[in-house]
Amino acid sequence: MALVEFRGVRKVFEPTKRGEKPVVAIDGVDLDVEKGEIFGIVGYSGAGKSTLVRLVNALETATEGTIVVNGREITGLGERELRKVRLDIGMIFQQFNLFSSSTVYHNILYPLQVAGVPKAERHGRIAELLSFVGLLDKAKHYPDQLSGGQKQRVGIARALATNPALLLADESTSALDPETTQEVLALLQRVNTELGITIMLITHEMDVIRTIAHKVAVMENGRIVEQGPVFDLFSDPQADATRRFVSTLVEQGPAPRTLEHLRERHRGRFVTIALREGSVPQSELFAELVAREVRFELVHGGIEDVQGRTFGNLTLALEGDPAQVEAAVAALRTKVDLTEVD
Ligand SMILES: Nc1ncnc2c1ncn2[C@@H]1O[C@H](COP(=O)(O)OP(=O)(O)OP(=O)(O)O)[C@@H](O)[C@H]1O
Repeated sequence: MALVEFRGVRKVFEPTKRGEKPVVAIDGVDLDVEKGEIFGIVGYSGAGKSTLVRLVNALETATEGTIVVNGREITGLGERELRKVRLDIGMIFQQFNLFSSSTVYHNILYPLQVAGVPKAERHGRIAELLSFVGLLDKAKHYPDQLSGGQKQRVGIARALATNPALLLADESTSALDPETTQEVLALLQRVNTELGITIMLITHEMDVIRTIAHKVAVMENGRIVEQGPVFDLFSDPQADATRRFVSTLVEQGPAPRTLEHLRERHRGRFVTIALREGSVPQSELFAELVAREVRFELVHGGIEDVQGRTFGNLTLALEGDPAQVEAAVAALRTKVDLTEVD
């Protein structure tokens, strides 16, 4: 059974003032997050990502549908029972949410006290957690004395204090610079592989998904418009929203303005070929061109790595005898996805 399971979940926020309309934040979501995976949820602002995650730890209650977390159906549970469920869930936030008037040590102590961890065990556990996130020497510091990346590492240590089965990360790297983002993502990857903790990660950045997620769900207007293994979504996006997100990292082909500039510099017929891991070797493709004396220039595109697998889109300008160019394009079409660039 999946660690987190949503079936037909809807969340409607009723208006607080007269004249306002209800807001459908989650609109019929089915979702399975399997034990041990890093599951990314991507979407623009207002898509419903935060609400979805808040439903998992029961900070919000579903209007319709069922939610199962770690084998327990949480819809309909009382507050006492929910507290137990929440002990199995850690959470980290964009703005870290540390207690600024407490030291790093006390920030991590707090959840241990709440969970009733015996006093004798607390100190050792804090040292273990700080060592895991590489901040053993910062125990006596206050959050204000730490960098953003260090604060988030404290946030991670605190979230892991009670050995949760699931870690929820809500835009956990959005306030960090690119280098620090990579450090925090590397730490989250260790949380997943070394501690076996399942992670649900919300983001609006596709780069975060590419770097660490195994699976991804794309949200739009409260719905999941597409979900699946990260490589599949990157290499063959189906929904418009997915295509837009993927294109922030990998362009399907040159954008109109880029194309204009390319046309000024290159002559010939433009085609974009989609290269996918396991497809025909590039040399075989280029051999089709050479055999027909078609000259080609690589004018746009690149090769990407997602989950250790490669794919990319390359735009070529082809020149030569029109009949030979036509024959070469026909031959390429039998081997790869090819799009004419107009
Ligand atoms: N407590 C609430 N009361 C009323 N409406 C809410 C509440 N929380 C969220 N919403 C609405 O639900 C919709 C989804 O919001 P949510 O915060 O889940 O989106 P999001 O994808 O996380 O956006 P962001 O990336 O900006 O945080 C939005 O229209 C939002 O205004």
